[in-house]
Order: sequence, then structure tokens, then C-alpha cells
Amino acid sequence: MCRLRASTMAEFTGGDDYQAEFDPKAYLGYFKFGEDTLGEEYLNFALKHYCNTFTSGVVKGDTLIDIGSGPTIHQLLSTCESFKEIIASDYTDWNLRELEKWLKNEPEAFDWTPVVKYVCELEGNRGMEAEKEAKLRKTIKQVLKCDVHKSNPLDPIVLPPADGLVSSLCLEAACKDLTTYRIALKNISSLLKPGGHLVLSGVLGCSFYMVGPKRFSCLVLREEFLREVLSETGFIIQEFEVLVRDDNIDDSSDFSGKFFILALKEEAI
Ligand SMILES: C[S@@+](CC[C@H](N)C(=O)[O-])C[C@H]1O[C@@H](n2cnc3c(N)ncnc32)[C@H](O)[C@@H]1O
Repeated sequence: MCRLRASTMAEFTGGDDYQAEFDPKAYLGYFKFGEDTLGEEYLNFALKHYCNTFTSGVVKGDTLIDIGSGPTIHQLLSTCESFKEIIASDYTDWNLRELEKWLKNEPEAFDWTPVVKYVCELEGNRGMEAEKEAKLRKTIKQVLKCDVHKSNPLDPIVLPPADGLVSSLCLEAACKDLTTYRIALKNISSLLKPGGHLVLSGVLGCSFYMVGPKRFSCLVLREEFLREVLSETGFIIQEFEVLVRDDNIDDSSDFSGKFFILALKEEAI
């Protein structure tokens, strides 16, 4: 009942709302691993898939771009095992600043150690947390401004097409409707080489999420739509994992499941 009211009330929150009201510190609260947060449920699911994907030896290359990184690095911890250079990006200046804090190992930076420890265990490198953090810091070469609604999301910067593209929980947050999502996927896809891999993860059936006291809207996604839009954008889906939400007691978001997609950008004919 409460959830239905929340979702019908959710108004679209766009770039200006993110810039003005998305508090990186409040959002990072979701990633306090070991404190039974909603973010932990997402991490448990996503990190295993990232680990399998990026340590398999199949998905690799020189450059990987992360779209809508936010203030987080969880989505990049395994990617640094198979890409030589990572470019992180986000819409808001505060998120970019928060990422810089972690990159420079500043004292106020978020402590990712519990998450890094978990990833090291998944990758069979228990006890190598310091090396992992150092490797990721070294591999992230740039932190750029990005807007998925621009045909070149990194405008004014023009990069050579990348070998890999990652995006976690971004497009559903940034897009107000399915048409906009279609266009945004096409925009980010332009940053990827034909034959390159896209790793897209996020939430299904979600209409809002809270960041501190602020409610952000989310575009309700379904598996069928994602399959259709990827295929029409020229991707071959190689993996599509869905996990239904295992609790419904936390009202900070109304998602019904999580998804993880690995897709290959078709070579031009
Ligand atoms: C829910 S957060 C996801 C952050 C991170 N990728 C993660 O997995 O936790 C959504 C992110 O999308 C970014 N965003 C919102 N609108 C955007 C846009 N038009 N272009 C690029 N990023 C955008 C926000 O700044 C925010 O960092």
C-alpha cells in the first residue's frame, strides 16, 4: 500500500536534481558492506557477476569506460583485472569529486575496504586488498563529466571507441521514459567498438530510490524491454541474469529484482 503510494507520487528527477540534491555521502551509505543495507543485496549479486565476467579472460582489452559511476568504485574492482585503462564518468561534480577523493586516498574518502575484501575473496586473492586498491587506482586514468542524453556522452571530449563499457544503475536513474532510455543506450553505445563488450547492471521494476531524505525517480524496467532495446541497438546478449528481490521490508526503494547483462556489440556488416 505504502509502496504503491510512493511510486505513483514519484516525479521525474533529472540532471538538475542530481546536480543539486544527490548527496554522494548519503548514497554511499548503501555500500556499507556488512551492515545489511539494500546496497549490500545489490553488491552480493553484481560483484559475483563482475568477478566471473572480468576474470574469465574473454572480456578484456585496452580501455573500458564506466558510465554514470556516481561516487562508487564497486563496479570497477574486477574490471581492472582485464583492462589496462579505465575511464570513470558521472553527471555531477560532487560525485566526480568523491571519486577523486578515493583515487587520491584522501582521509575523508569512503572506506571501500569491506567491499574490496569481498571481491578479493571472490577472485581467490584473499588478503590482497591493498594491492587490489592500488591496482584500481593506477588503472583509473580519467574521471570525466558525462551526460547520457548527449549523442557523445563525454562531449566535449572525444575518445577513441573503447573495448569495454560498464554501466551500473545509471540509465534507469537518468531516463524519464522508455524512448529516452532507447536513445541513451544508443548514445553510450557509440563509445564502444564493434566487437566490444557492454556490461549493464541495475534494477527491475523500480520507480524510486531514496538518497538521504531526497527521493529520486527511477524508470521501471522489465526484462523483455531490455532484451528488445539491446537487440535493436545492435547488441548480442551473451548473458542475462535476473535475481528477484529477497526482502520487501526496506522502503528506501521499491525495486522488484536485479539484473546483470553481458552483451557484445555487433561488428558492422
Ligand atoms: C543510482 S546512481 C548509480 C551510481 C553507480 N553507478 C552505482 O552503481 O552505484 C545513478 C547515477 O547516475 C548519474 N546520472 C544521472 N543522470 C545522468 C546523466 N544524464 N548522464 C550520466 N549520468 C547520470 C547520477 O549522477 C548518479 O551518479
